[in-house]
Formats: sequence, structure tokens, C-alpha cells
Amino acid sequence: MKEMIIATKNAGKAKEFIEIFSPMGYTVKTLLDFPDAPDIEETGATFEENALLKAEGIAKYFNRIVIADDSGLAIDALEGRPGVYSARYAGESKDDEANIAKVLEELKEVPEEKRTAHFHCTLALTGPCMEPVIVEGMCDGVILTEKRGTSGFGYDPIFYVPALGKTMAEMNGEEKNSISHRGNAIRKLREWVKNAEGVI
Ligand SMILES: O=c1[nH]c(=O)c2ncn([C@@H]3O[C@H](COP(=O)(O)OP(=O)(O)OP(=O)(O)O)[C@@H](O)[C@H]3O)c2[nH]1
Ligand SMILES: [Mg+2]
Repeated sequence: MKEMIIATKNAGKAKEFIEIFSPMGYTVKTLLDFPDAPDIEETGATFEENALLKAEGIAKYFNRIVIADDSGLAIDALEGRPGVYSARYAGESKDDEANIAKVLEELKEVPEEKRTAHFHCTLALTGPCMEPVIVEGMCDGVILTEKRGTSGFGYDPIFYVPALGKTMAEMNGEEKNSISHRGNAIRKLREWVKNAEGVI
């Protein structure tokens, strides 16, 4: 069995990587399976810098190829915030509910037509003796005034995708992966992974 390591401790991301890579015959492991793996500080100013920091740190620890994901929500009316701070927007405890509450409070006076937003996902794949591969995916949406749906994670309940007429938390895994920033980025990497079979 082929095994792939995703350098993430986020269970929501882990589920989405498993959904996409399992049908390709990969057993997907994440850092939730390796509690002793080091914590990599996300000190970068961009998604790409943070994805690279996580991928390089964890590839060195395992001495093998890994993939890292740095992602977040950029809200136009908030000049792109929370951006790279999406996970810890309301504090270091990384509380999804508190993050949503903070965004809704900040957008309180903002009318529907100005509540446009975008999810970004940057993936970095790297390992010993190779140049990193970087891909990006995006998804456009609108921030609602209250939560809808219970699936997914993070800001999914307030992120409405006009193309499907649902919030990301109202979609099943297949629907979300078909249009999401992460799904779009993983599909770009999938070609690279197919061509590198036997190396990963
Ligand atoms: O509603 C959402 N649906 C998504 O599909 C999604 N993707 C990212 N995000 C938000 O952006 C942060 C990433 O920050 P992040 O890349 O640093 O990841 P993280 O700290 O959660 O885990 P790790 O991979 O670093 O271990 C996450 O925590 C979420 O708040 C999402 N929210
Ligand atoms: Mg993080």
C-alpha cells in the first residue's frame, strides 16, 4: 500500500485529503497519527511561506516526501483578513466558533453585496533532495449573517457558495471537494503525484 503523509494537525483538512487520495490507492497519514512530530511555528507572512515552513520541517523529521497545507479565508470588506491568521483570528486557542463570531461582528454593518470572500489553499510538497512543488486553489463565496449547516470545519457554516446555492457546511464531502479551494489545489497536485508513483 502506498502511504502519504500530510503535515497537518487539523482533523477537518485530514478528512478532505483522505477523501481525495484514498481512491488513488493511498493510505493517508497526518500528524494526528504522529503525536511526537514537532510543532512548526507559522511565522510566514503568506500562505506559501507557511506551507513551505510546515512541509520542510516535517519532511526533515520523517526524511521523506510530505505535503503541507496552509489555507484561510480572505474577506474583501476586511481588506483580506483573517487571511493567514484564519485559524487563530479570535485567539491562540484556534476556536472555530469564536472565529466565526468575530467575523460576524466585524461584518455587522456590511450589506450583502459587499460580503464577498475567498478561501485560499496553498499546498507545498517537498522531501529530501528535491525542489518543493507549490500549487494553489481558490473558492469564491459570500459571508452570511448567520450559520447554516453542520458539516465541514472552520468558517464553513457562514461561507455561502452561489454556484451550489449552499454554505460549505450544507455540502457533503464530495460536493465541497468538487468546488473547494483545497479540492482545486489537490487536483493540481494529483497529476504530479501520479507521475511520481513509487517516489512517494
Ligand atoms: O471553513 C473553512 N473551510 C475550509 O475548508 C478551510 N480551510 C482553511 N480554513 C480556515 O483557515 C485555517 C487554516 O489555518 P492553517 O492552514 O494554519 O491550518 P491549521 O492551523 O488549522 O492546521 P495545520 O495544517 O496548520 O496543522 C483553518 O483553521 C480555518 O480557520 C477553512 N475554514
Ligand atoms: Mg496552522
